[in-house]
Amino acid sequence: MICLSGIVKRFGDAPALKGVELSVAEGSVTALIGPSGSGKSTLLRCVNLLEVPQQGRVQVGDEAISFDDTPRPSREAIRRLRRQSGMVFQSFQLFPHQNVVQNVAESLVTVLDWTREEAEAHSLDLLKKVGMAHKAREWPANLSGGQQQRVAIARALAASPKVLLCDEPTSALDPELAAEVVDVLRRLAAEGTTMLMATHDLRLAATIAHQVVFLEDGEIRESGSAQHIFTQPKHPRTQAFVSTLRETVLEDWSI
Ligand SMILES: Nc1ncnc2c1ncn2[C@@H]1O[C@H](COP(=O)(O)OP(=O)(O)OP(=O)(O)O)[C@@H](O)[C@H]1O
Repeated sequence: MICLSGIVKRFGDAPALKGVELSVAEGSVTALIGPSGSGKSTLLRCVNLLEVPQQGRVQVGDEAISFDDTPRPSREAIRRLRRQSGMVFQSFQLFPHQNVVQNVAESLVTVLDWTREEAEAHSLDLLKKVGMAHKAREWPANLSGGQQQRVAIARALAASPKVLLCDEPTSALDPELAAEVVDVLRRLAAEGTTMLMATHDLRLAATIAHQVVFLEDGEIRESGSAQHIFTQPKHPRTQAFVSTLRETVLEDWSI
């Protein structure tokens, strides 16, 4: 579960998030959509505190931090909250000098003090989940983009986080490879993985998300089911955004 309230994030004087309120129920998937620069990545990064908001409260699972209070939260509190989520980026960012299973196992060994044997056994299970166990001893450079992203998903899940955060998980991939990743995400969603993802892929949002949130200029304009947002949005800005994309991406739209 994720609960964000009053999230304000500024870069210098420029506001990127202007008091965002958002809840993602346990076991559900929320897709963040919106124009480039609207704040989607920043919002994801505020959930796992890669970016620290100036104001607001972030709750993930049972851990919560308020940034409205003084003194500022301790490093330990930040570390605890950070461990509640795993993150997948647009660029897979696998460690090039480690093979696939080592990539997945790394944080378990170095951060959580698991033995390498235990960590690799657990990592192999996760690689099975994303259909990559057969490449466990392969180097990242020898994998397709879709395969690398599937390994990145396994790595993000290694420490059994409460939520999976995905920042444009398919946008660096051509459609065929993107489809492999979408399949994995769909399976994880069906198993009840709580997910918050930023995406320009409306088809992905429509097929996987229980809730679609339209973010623009650092503010949530509208949220609702995919059906609602894509077929009968109420806010004029959502209507404008969705209609442009429907023409270009969703000609054969049907949900
Ligand atoms: N590290 C940073 N330093 C300064 N400004 C930043 C930084 N990160 C993001 N911004 C600004 O914050 C705003 C929101 O950016 P963000 O990357 O969150 O948007 P986005 O919706 O994810 O865009 P895209 O769809 O293009 O990835 C933009 O104006 C961006 O320029």
